[in-house]
Amino acid sequence: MSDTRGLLIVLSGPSGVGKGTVRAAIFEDNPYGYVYSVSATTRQQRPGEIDGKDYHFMSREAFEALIEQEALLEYAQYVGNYYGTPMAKIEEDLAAGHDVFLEIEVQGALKVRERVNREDAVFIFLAPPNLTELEGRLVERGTDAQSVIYERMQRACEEIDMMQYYDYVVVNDQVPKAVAKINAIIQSEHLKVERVVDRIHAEIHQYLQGGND
Ligand SMILES: Nc1ncnc2c1ncn2[C@@H]1O[C@H](COP(=O)(O)OP(=O)(O)OP(=O)(O)O)[C@@H](O)[C@H]1O
Ligand SMILES: Nc1nc2c(ncn2[C@@H]2O[C@H](COP(=O)(O)O)[C@@H](O)[C@H]2O)c(=O)[nH]1
Repeated sequence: MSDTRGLLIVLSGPSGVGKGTVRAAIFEDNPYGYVYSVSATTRQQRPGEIDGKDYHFMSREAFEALIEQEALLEYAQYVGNYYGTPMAKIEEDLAAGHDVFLEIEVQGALKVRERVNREDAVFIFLAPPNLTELEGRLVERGTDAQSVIYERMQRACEEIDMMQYYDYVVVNDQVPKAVAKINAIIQSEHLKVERVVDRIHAEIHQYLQGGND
């Protein structure tokens, strides 16, 4: 009588908070067999990023075709570019019983919240210890111009205000601590009664019907 469906794990939070770093640490050992959903984006590829692994990099026209085909679970415009979550692969992975990680910004996370059943997903907001530290991380990362960092920080202030719509908040002060908390959240979500109750009812029904044959 265990839970066999995959869980959709939405890891979200402002740019530079460390979503990618924490997710990479979670996937290093990956004892629970999580799957990462590779997003589509029109953003320019950064040095070291691999097409198909970090993102599916594409033109605006190609992205807009995906929107037209309704092939995205959600998408958002973020600091001048499109970002979106391809749907087909996620459905396949969840049906196969894998927990699927989305690493997305807040607007997109809230769209997913509207589209999926409450018991099928968990929404985790990764928060910085404070805003000065967040800006420092964006600067240190060295991937964005000062003007882009400014825009990302403006957006971060709005995003942090949306934390209330999530199920959990994890402060990323230290990566190993954040990883442990996220793994604990996911394992607890799997133990929720809502995750197993329908299957148990079906099993009881089947058992009783079998007994009446
Ligand atoms: N707990 C932490 N303490 C100090 N630095 C950290 C911590 N977590 C991540 N960092 C650093 O902060 C920077 C931003 O991290 P990362 O790129 O993972 O953020 P992100 O949330 O995925 O950003 P984006 O949303 O823009 O992709 C990186 O240089 C990373 O090494
Ligand atoms: N709504 C979505 N947001 C996404 C997706 N993939 C990534 N992101 C988020 O966009 C910003 C900027 O990312 P960057 O790689 O340019 O730094 C960041 O918050 C990402 O988490 C997506 O599919 N949908």
